[in-house]
Amino acid sequence: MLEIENLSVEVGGRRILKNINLKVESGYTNVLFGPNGAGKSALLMTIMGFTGYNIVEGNIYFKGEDITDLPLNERASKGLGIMTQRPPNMVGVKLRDLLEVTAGEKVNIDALVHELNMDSFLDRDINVGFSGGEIKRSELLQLAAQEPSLYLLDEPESGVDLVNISQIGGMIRKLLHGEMKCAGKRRKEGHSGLIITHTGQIMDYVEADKGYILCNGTIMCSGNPRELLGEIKEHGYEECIKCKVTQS
Ligand SMILES: Nc1ncnc2c1ncn2[C@@H]1O[C@H](COP(=O)(O)OP(=O)(O)OP(=O)(O)O)[C@@H](O)[C@H]1O
Repeated sequence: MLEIENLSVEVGGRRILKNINLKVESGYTNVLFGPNGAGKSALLMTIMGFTGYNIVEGNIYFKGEDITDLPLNERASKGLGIMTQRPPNMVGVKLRDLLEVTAGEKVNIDALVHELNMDSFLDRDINVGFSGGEIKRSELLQLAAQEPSLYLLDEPESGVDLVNISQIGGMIRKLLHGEMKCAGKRRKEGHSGLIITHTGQIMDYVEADKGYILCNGTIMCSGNPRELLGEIKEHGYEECIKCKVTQS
């Protein structure tokens, strides 16, 4: 589904990602761990094709096609979708309007909104006055309307309280594992995901198949996500860096 080969990226003339190799198989969900400033968001933004993330080496393949040079809108139409960490407020743009444009004819918006319990937000300006948890739910709703085949989720549990995390985790599980009841043929098939998480809480809701640890813009190791999280909790990221140095 997604294959990243030897990717190096510069932002503002500074190299922030170095020789990244990463895969997400079709129907699988992988998680990305790493300390603050490691380059996790930059990696997701680069995969999605945001401007300012300059690929200086390497390639990104999606569904077997080289998308390294494609603009964001074309990547989105091919099935890539992102939940960013800090989406902007959109004053004057109602959530309903954006959903209708995003979904087109293929998705029954009202059924979707109802299933995700977002009815009361439809006629509000996007993100304006939304709480942290509401922003996450709104972002997920927008992604659900887009029906991507690969979900790029940047810290879906950050800023979310314990009650909302179960709601948001449940939404993500439904979307990734094809458990949505309403409309959308593609949504029923189950999808792939690449999720950034600091705490690993999302793994209580979504089955994660593989984990990667990113430090200083480099993938340090990959493996069973729960084992990696256990190692991080016990030894911290410093040990990952030492371990990588020892291996090379
Ligand atoms: N537009 C930009 N201009 C300059 N530097 C940037 C820009 N975007 C990101 N960076 C830098 O790239 C590095 C990686 O940032 P990134 O947001 O990807 O980290 P992260 O791993 O997602 O961190 P966190 O866990 O804190 O969200 C940081 O040092 C950041 O300041």
